[in-house]
Formats: sequence, structure tokens, C-alpha cells
Amino acid sequence: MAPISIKTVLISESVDPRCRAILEENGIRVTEKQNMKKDDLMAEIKNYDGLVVRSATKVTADVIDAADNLKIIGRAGTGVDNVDVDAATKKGIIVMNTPSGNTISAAELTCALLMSLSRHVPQAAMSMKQGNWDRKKFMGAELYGKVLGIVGLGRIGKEVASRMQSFGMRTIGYDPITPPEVTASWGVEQMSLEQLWPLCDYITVHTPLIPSTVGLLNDKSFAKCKTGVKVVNCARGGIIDEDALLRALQTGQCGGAGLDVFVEEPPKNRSLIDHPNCISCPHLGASTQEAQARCGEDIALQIVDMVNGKKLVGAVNQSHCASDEASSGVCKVEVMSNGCSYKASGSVQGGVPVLLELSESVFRQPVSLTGNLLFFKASANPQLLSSVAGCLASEGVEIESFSAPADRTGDLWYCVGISSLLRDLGALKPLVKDAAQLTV
Ligand SMILES: NC(=O)C1=CN([C@@H]2O[C@H](COP(=O)(O)OP(=O)(O)OC[C@H]3O[C@@H](n4cnc5c(N)ncnc54)[C@H](O)[C@@H]3O)[C@@H](O)[C@H]2O)C=CC1
Ligand SMILES: O=C(O)C(=O)COP(=O)(O)O
Repeated sequence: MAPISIKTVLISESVDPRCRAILEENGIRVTEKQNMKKDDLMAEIKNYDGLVVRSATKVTADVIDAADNLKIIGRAGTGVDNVDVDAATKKGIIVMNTPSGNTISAAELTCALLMSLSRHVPQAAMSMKQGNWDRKKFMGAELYGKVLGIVGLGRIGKEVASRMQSFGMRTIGYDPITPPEVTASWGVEQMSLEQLWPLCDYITVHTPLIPSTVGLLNDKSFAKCKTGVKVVNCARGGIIDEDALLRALQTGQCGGAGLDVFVEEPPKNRSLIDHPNCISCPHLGASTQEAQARCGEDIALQIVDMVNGKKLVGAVNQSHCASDEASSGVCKVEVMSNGCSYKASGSVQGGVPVLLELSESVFRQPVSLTGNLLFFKASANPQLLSSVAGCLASEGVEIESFSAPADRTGDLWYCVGISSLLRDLGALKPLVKDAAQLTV
């Protein structure tokens, strides 16, 4: 990829000192300014090529508009919902995150809230500090044998599942993308939300906040749950509708809530937080030394790699960056293998080589040519991805991304990013017409 010049970076939140040290070791001037008001950020941002944030800095369209020199917004963490990614993309600014650095910490906090809900630990601790010795009031229930519904079976959902299974919980879940065969291999039975709600003693959500997840748990879904269901939100405020949750806590339909995140942070409306069956934290999921060290270091190294033209890792909008000088050049190649000819056309977007077309299959989204890739040719059918995922899972290989062709008729090429190459492509033979794998 072409090197991108970053000489100055503003860090606008408390990010691990390793971030600053790595950037400075690589000749980048770093300024740290925390708790800036929007106007101050808009005035300050003009001076920088790069911005590093966590979740508190709201990088809105007007902030981006004011950022005359900005080329990179680095999110030392997972969620990029505090960054207007569309506005950044339109201005050719790359947005990148470090999505796995805080997975374990967020999963552990989720488990801590689940355990606290079952045994009222925070309430009992408060009561002790007030001089009480109330053994009756805090009667709890075991997690053992109870059903945990996990909505969103990505990185954190998976880690929560394995930890809570060790407590003897049955884990069920729902995810529109992660195939059931894959989650079955880590002990989570998938089903529709309609089937899931009435079965759960506990529900935890681990999705991004997107239109389809806003108010996933609302008055209607609470009504379908067991009376007294307990819920945890360590993902994003609003996935559990806050007004509906308060109503459910007041009627007892919800027996307890563990919240780490809120629609408004910090929340001005305290009625949920003040409810006796609600335990809450001030967005602490990623607040561990380990997670911060990983995220701070990862984002700095990703920026340095980009500056040095080495690779672009963690970019969430690279394929659409309008200002990428190389994005318009399409390159076509023909490869002969075992007597068959494969025609491919590709390009470079945001410094990353992408595949646009493979032998008549035009991909719906450009396929980033990075990591381990498995290409397979098959005719479209609703079971295709889940059968392939199941076959890969049985070989210990996980799907990390999926690219489908725009057309759905005839035999077409699909591409999946995979955790490691398959030992033997023959395992896929019953499912597909042709297959190839490579590491880029
Ligand atoms: N409290 C905290 O400090 C932290 C919060 N987070 C948040 O946790 C959430 C999960 O993070 P990761 O597991 O890393 O993300 P991920 O991207 O690995 O997993 C999210 C999963 O949600 C699924 N999903 C999308 N729409 C869905 C829907 N309508 N219903 C059910 N599932 C759906 C996706 O298919 C994906 O598998 C994010 O919102 C992230 O911002 C992450 C780290 C720390
Ligand atoms: O990474 C995420 O998505 C988080 O929510 C963590 O946010 P934070 O970096 O602690 O402000």
C-alpha cells in the first residue's frame, strides 16, 4: 500500500501510555487533551493528521468537517458508533478500530454482572457498609442449570458463553450472521428470538448498536420472557430499551438488570440506575489494564504500519474511501491452474488490494485480499453458508468474513476469510463445485 503521511496525532481520551510512546518512537508528534468540549475539539482538530479516541469523544460530522488535515481516526477499542463513519468516508478519512483488544475484559464484566444479579453482591455489599447484617433479604439463586440467552454471538458473545458454561448454564442464542453449526461447536444452540425469549432465565446482549438492534428487548419482547428474567447489557445503551426495562423492573417482569452502558453517557435520567434491582457500572467493560494496554498498543502499531505503507489493519471503511488515489485503477489477470482458466479483476482501495470479480462472479462488496481466504464455487441456496461453516468448524476452522456474489443464478464464486487454512480441501467436495485457498 502507498504510505500515508501522519506527522501529528491528537489523543482525546485516556489511552494507555504505550500508544503515545509507539507513535513518538516512530517520529509522530503526539498531543493529549482530554475532556474537550465540542467547540474546542473542532478548533483543535484542524492541527492534526490523526485522532485517537475511545468511546467518549463524539466525532460528529461537524467535527470531521472542521478537520482540514485529518487522515485517520483511530478507535482504541471496538465500537465506532461515536464516530460518523459515513462523514469520514466522504472526506477520505480512514476509520480504524482494535476490535479484539478488549473482548476478554468485556466478557468478564458481563459474567461479573450475571453473577452479581444471581447473588445480589452489590446490594449486599452496600447493606454491609450501612452497618446491616441482612441474610434473608439477599437470598439468591444458583446459575447452575439455568438458561442463558446470548443475543449476538460474535467475539464477546462467544467468550461469555464458554465462561458461563463452566457454571453449568445452558447457553442458547441468536445471531443472523454467525452460522448455527459454528456456535454449536462452542456449545450455543441457536434459535429464533421468538423461540429464545420464553426459555431464558438470563439474557445478555452483545450486538453492535445498529437499526436492527435498537430496542431488541422492548415491551413486546419482555412480555414474551419468563417472569423475573434477568438481563445484562455490556454492549451499547439502547439495545435494551431503557423505558421498557424500567417498566419491566417495576412490574417484576424483569427480576434484575446489569447495565454497563446507557443511551446517554453519563445518564442524566437516574430512574433506572436508582431501581433497587438494577446494578450498574459507568461503561467499565474495557476498563482493565490488559485491555487498555492491548488497545493502546494495537491502534498505535496499526497507524505506524499505515504510515510506513506496510499494511492496513482494522480499517472499518477502507473500501469506500473517496480520496484514495489508487481506488480507480482496476487490474485484470488470468490465472491457469490444472488446465482451468480463472479471470480476476481487482484494485487497491485504502491501500488494501481487493478482489472485485472472479470468473464472472462480481462480488457484492470488494473482497479485501488479506489473511487466509477460501474461495468456493457453488450454486446459491439458503443452506450453503451454514453447510460450509459446519464443514470448516468440524476441521477446527472459523469463518471470519463472508463475501457473496451480487448475482444469485448459476454456479458462482464465494469467498470466506478463515482463521487458518484447511488441511484438506477435499472435505468441502460434497458441498461445492470448485475450491481454492490462499494466504495473502
Ligand atoms: N462495555 C464495553 O466497554 C464494551 C462494549 N463493547 C460492545 O460490545 C458489542 C459486541 O462486541 P463484539 O462481540 O466485539 O462484536 P462482534 O462484531 O464480534 O459481534 C457482534 C455480533 O452481533 C451480531 N449481530 C448483528 N446484528 C444482530 C442482530 N440483529 N441480532 C443478533 N445479533 C446480531 C453480529 O452478527 C456479530 O456476530 C459491541 O456493541 C461493542 O461495541 C465492546 C467492548 C467493550
Ligand atoms: O470498545 C468498545 O466498544 C467499548 O465500549 C469500550 O469503550 P471505552 O474504550 O472504554 O470507552
